[in-house]
Amino acid sequence: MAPTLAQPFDDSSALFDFVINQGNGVKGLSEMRLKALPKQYIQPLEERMCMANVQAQESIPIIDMSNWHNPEVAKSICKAASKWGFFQIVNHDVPVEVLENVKDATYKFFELPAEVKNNYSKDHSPSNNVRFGTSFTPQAEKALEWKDYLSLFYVSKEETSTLWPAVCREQVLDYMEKSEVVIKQLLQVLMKGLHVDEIDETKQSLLMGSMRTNLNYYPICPNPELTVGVGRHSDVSTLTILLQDEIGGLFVRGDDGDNWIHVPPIKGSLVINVGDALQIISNGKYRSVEHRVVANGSKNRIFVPIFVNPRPGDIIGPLPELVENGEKLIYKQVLYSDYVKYFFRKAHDGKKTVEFAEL
Ligand SMILES: O=C(O)CCC(=O)C(=O)O
Ligand SMILES: [Fe+2]
Repeated sequence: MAPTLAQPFDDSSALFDFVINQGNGVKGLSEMRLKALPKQYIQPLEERMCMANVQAQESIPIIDMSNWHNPEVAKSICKAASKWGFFQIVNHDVPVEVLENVKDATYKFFELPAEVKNNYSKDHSPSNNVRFGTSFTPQAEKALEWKDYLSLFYVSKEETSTLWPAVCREQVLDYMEKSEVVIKQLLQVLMKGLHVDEIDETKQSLLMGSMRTNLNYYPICPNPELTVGVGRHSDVSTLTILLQDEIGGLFVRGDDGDNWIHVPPIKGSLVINVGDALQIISNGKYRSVEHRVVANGSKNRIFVPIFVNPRPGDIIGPLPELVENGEKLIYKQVLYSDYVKYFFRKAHDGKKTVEFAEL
C-alpha cells in the first residue's frame, strides 16, 4: 500500500522499501501523483540536462540499410561509428510489426502488479539472467535515476521458456532473432572498415557472443528538470540496437565539449550505437559516445535496447590485425566479465569505465 503522507519519503529507508523492496519502482511513485520529486532523485546541478547546451542544428546520421553492400553506404556506417558513435538506420530488415509487438509487450510487463514484477527482482528472481529493477545501481548512487527496467540475458530458448515473463517472452525473442540479421550486416561492414575481411568464430564470439535485452520504462515525473532518466554513460556492449517510442528524450554528446544532440524518434527506425567493447577491440577507431536520457513531465516513455556483447569469459583487446599493423595500442587485454563488473559497481560516470582497459 502506498504511503499517504504529504511528503512521504523524507526517510530514505521508507522510499527504498516502497520502490525497491516492494517492487513498485518509480512507476509506483509516478502513480501516486506526488507534488514534488522525492529528494533522493534530485541530481546535482552538473548532472541535469541544461537545454542551453542542446545543439538543435546538429543531428546524428540516418543511414538507409537497403543498400548496405554499397561501398558508399558502408563508408557512411564506418564514418558514423568513428565520428559520432551513434546513427539511426532505416529500411533495415527488422519488420515493423516485430518492433510494435515488443513495444506492446513492454507496456504489458510494466502494467503487471508490483508483486508480480517483484518476482523478478534481485532478491527474488530465480536467475541472475532475469532482473527487474529500478534506477541503475541504487546502492552505489548518490542520486537515483527515474527509470524502471527488466533485463533479460539470453542463454538458450529452453531457459527463456522457463524463466522469462510470459507477457513479453516471445516478443523479445522475436525482436532479438530478427535483429541478428542487421547486427551481422553492421559488424561485417565495421570489420571491413578495419581491413578485417573475415569474421571467424573467435571474432564472432568477441563481437556478438552474448546478448541482453532491456525493457526500460520512464514514467511521468513530477519535476523532470531536477532529475535524469539515465545519467551520462557509455554502454559496455560492442553495439547497442535501440528501439525508442515516439516520445524522444535521448541525448548524445556532440564533438565539442558540453554540447548535446537529441536523437529524434523516427517511426520504424533503430538507433545504433558503438559500445566500449567495440571501442577497445577497434583500438579507438570506433567510439563509444556518452549519452543520457531526460525525464518527462507529461508522458510515459519506453525504450528497448539490445546490448550485443562479447561472451563474459572472452578476453577483449585490440584485434590482432591492428596489433600486426604496428599501430600504437591504446588498450590492454581485459576479461570482459571484469570490465562489466567494474561498470556495474559504480554509479553512471560518463566515459570513465573505459579507463579500466587503458594502457
Ligand atoms: O532509454 C534510452 O533512450 C537509452 C537507455 C540507455 O542508454 C541504456 O539503457 O543504456
Ligand atoms: Fe546506454
